[in-house]
Amino acid sequence: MIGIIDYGLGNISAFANIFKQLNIPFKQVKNINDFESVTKLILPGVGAFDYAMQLLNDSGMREKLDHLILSEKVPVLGVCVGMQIMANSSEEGSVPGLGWIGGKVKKIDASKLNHKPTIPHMGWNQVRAKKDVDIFSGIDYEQGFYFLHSYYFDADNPQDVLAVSEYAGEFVCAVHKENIYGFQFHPEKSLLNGVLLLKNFANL
Ligand SMILES: NC(=O)CC[C@H](N)C(=O)O
Repeated sequence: MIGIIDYGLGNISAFANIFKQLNIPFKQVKNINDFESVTKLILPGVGAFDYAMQLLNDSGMREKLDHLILSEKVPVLGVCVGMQIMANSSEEGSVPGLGWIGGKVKKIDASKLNHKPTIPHMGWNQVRAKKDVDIFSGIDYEQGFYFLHSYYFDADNPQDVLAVSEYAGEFVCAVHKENIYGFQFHPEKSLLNGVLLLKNFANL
């Protein structure tokens, strides 16, 4: 069963509606007692890095999540700031991240853009896969996904880069390490491509 981590941030209902539409069993996980029968996790997020980390730490689920993901290798899919907090730190804040994938979240260099407003990077953009992975099977890369962010995940290890996109130069828009997936874009707001990506994740 898919567990959507509900720590007070993110488009929970958008994920729930997609899994309902796909007839994929899911539940909202609000505390450590809700993990029963969960076999995969979604870590959603919309907002600032430090606030996301504060909410997750205050939720009391941090230790359980670290164990499930790092020791039991439960597959997890992070979205936007839910992906960014998988890093070690962010230029957006000062609180340490989860450190599940080595890297630092950096601000998009707006000086490389000649249109206004320069950031946030908002709207649909294409993605280029750097690895051949099942989670991307059937994806229309030209169509791409919906983005809304001002920071990106600068992965330490190139092996952990799953996909890139172009905005003020090439940037990492997806990371992957073993059972851990993170996407800068919003699958829950990316129509067919997003539904397919979430279906692929459920079928891993
Ligand atoms: N939509 C979001 O969650 C944005 C994440 C982060 N604050 C950024 O600007 O990149």
